[in-house]
Amino acid sequence: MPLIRSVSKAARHLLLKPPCGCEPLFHAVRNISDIPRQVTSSDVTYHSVSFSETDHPKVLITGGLGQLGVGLATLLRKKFGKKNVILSDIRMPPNNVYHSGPFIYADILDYKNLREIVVNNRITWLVHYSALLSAVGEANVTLARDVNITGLHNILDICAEHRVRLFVPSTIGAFGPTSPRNPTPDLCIQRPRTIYGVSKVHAELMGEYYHHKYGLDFRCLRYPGIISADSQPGGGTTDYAVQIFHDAVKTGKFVCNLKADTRLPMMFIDDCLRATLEVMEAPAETLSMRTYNINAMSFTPEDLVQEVQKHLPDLHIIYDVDPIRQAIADSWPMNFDDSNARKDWGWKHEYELPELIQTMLNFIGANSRLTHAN
Ligand SMILES: NC(=O)C1=CN([C@@H]2O[C@H](COP(=O)(O)OP(=O)(O)OC[C@H]3O[C@@H](n4cnc5c(N)ncnc54)[C@H](O)[C@@H]3O)[C@@H](O)[C@H]2O)C=CC1
Ligand SMILES: CC(=O)[C@H](N)C(=O)O
Repeated sequence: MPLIRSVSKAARHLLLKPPCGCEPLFHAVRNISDIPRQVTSSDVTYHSVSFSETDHPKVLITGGLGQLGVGLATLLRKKFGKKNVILSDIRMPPNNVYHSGPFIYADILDYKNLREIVVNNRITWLVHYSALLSAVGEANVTLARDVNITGLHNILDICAEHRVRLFVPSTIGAFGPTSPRNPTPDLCIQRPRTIYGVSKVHAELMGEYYHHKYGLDFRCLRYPGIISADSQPGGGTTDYAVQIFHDAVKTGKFVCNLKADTRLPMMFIDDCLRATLEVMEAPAETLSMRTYNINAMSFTPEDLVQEVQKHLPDLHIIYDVDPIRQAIADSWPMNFDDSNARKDWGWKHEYELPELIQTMLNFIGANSRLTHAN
């Protein structure tokens, strides 16, 4: 009898052991609904943190110097304190970002360095933003595969080992031409035709697998195209919807690389970042799924131009279609069904197209007047 008991204990140990060779996650499995996991008796042996130090999550953002990371750091720092949110990337931070809070070099392909950062800073939440987006991914498939897939594996193992709550964004690009496109529900056929989309479906599935197998607290939102005023997009198919505002204000002319009637789901950055914080804070029992669509609006370049021309009537548009981006856009959802996010954790967007346009033009206009004055 004792022999059988110890064999089955060993088998259970193996079953729950993550592939990184780290300690088994009995605690994580048992405590799956805890939010966020802070101090338990097992921590005390190697962490010895005091409760007052752990009132807030300690957040690491990877790929934080892209279009979304700095804005998210600003939002999280307001809520959790400056020193509790660390931005990281492999690029040189601009002065204002460097002086706005902790920044650290972190290459997600360097497993050991990443693990050291998580341990040394006692990270409890990780927002994994590093990625190559759809258009740049197609231009460099090998690098996209490394960063988006191998890098994700490093992140998953480290988060599972150290019981870190993990957010990985997915995208409308995780769907393909055989998915229902208008609207696209959370659960349907996903056969994307880009390395970006394939890597994001992989991320969704791996995250959910680690959740079920090891108790990893994995949370994922499929973002639409994100529109921001004070940060530049990193090489995606939806980038036109940001660039048009800059060109409209600066030159009065815009060359659009998608056809006039290409409909895609879109969202203003403030809504996107708020959704990210909200899903990270949502009690585990409210999440009936671990990967949710979120949406705000859906428009074509033609719709956007008409709305911008209400403010800048002289705006001149030329359509010069990029066949690679067009093929990608034609395979993506036109409209996103995000009813599960709205039902489960109360997702609600604030910006519709008119407010988005007003906000973008105000910001870019003010910035451009300032530059001229200087
Ligand atoms: N911006 C958008 O419209 C959308 C973004 N998303 C997702 O949100 C996340 C953030 O997006 P963005 O900020 O727009 O991306 P971005 O392309 O602007 O920034 C990505 C960052 O990853 C960094 N990076 C590249 N290789 C790295 C490595 N080896 N180690 C560490 N960092 C590395 C880059 O230096 C860059 O700063 C991405 O995962 C993206 O797929 C999803 C849907 C829409
Ligand atoms: C929608 C996205 O994921 C991104 N903006 C892209 O166009 O690649």
